[in-house]
Amino acid sequence: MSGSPVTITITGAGGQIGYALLFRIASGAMLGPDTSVRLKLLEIPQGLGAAEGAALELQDAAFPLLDSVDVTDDAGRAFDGANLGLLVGARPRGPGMERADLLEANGGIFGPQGAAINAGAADDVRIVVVGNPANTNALIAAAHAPDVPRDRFTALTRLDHNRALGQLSEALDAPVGEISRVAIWGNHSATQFPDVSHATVRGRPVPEVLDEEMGPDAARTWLSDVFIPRVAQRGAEIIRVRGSSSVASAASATIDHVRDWVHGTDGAWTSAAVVSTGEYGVPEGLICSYPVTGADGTWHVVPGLEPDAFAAQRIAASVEELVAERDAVRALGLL
Ligand SMILES: NC(=O)C1=CN([C@@H]2O[C@H](COP(=O)(O)OP(=O)(O)OC[C@H]3O[C@@H](n4cnc5c(N)ncnc54)[C@H](O)[C@@H]3O)[C@@H](O)[C@H]2O)C=CC1
Ligand SMILES: O=C([O-])CC(=O)C(=O)O
Repeated sequence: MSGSPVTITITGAGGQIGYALLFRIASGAMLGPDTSVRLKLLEIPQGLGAAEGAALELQDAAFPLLDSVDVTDDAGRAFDGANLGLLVGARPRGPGMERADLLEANGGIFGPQGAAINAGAADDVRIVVVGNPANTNALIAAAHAPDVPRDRFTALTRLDHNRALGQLSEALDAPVGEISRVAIWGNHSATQFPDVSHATVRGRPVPEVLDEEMGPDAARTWLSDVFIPRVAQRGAEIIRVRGSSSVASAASATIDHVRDWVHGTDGAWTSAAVVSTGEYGVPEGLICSYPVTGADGTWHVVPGLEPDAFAAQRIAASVEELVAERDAVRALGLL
């Protein structure tokens, strides 16, 4: 990607995550110190002032890698020539809104944005959807971009992955850098399955170390009653403690996702919601989180795992929710 500047479209750029993202992208934290960036900030009219203010501050920060910043409320203009699209802006659930209302409201955002990507983005465009419900919003955007290869549409579960690493690090008293092969399966929602069955710490299997430290029964209970719900419901915990949803950690995970997609993971596992081609029995076409590696600018689902009965049941439950969301947006005519 180095050479000419990379064009990055950020939707919802005037919002909280946008503000935490822009300065790290412009500093080179996402694409590296040799890649200059051209930022295109998409907002709705009410959000334009915040995005324009951020653009002024970006200028004031004098980042050597920042080629230009363009603020617009026109999706066609925002996605024109985009190499990367970070789709953060979404409609939050308001009082009295049912899930179907939320899906419909977001369909009205991600359908037209998918169409704008189809019409004007660069041939190598890669999209990550952050705005919730992220997996299904990505599905809607992809459905409106028939000329873009499906595997270019992803949704963010890296935050869940990083949260799982953080929890394990604390429990095992080991730095996150010494923990590998953690996986998030399914939906970016409370049904997700944070899976440590293949994880290692300092090269040793995490289940074995937990058994040793806690005893087998306590280790099993800790995984099912503490670790999994804590990771899966961490978003709600942050809202409860902070008074608003995760921002800096979400932006950081978005940076991690794009960096590893573009530059690869050198064989290391991470997690991303990618389009299923039927791996592990997930219906084809769903945007589902899997353990993945990044290589050659592509995500690769880790092959050959054999989920045990507990894992298989947890994965199936989250996939069932994804199927229900897909069916709901299909019934609304959004696919
Ligand atoms: N996948 C993940 O791990 C996470 C996802 N999220 C989700 O990220 C989204 C953004 O979160 P925040 O930045 O905190 O929210 P925010 O409300 O601070 O910002 C959202 C911004 O999007 C803009 N927006 C709304 N509709 C738009 C459209 N059609 N086009 C362009 N911009 C539009 C709004 O004007 C607002 O400025 C939310 O949906 C949140 O639930 C948050 C944390 C983690
Ligand atoms: O629930 C939210 O709005 C934020 C979110 O996705 C998370 O923190 O994982």
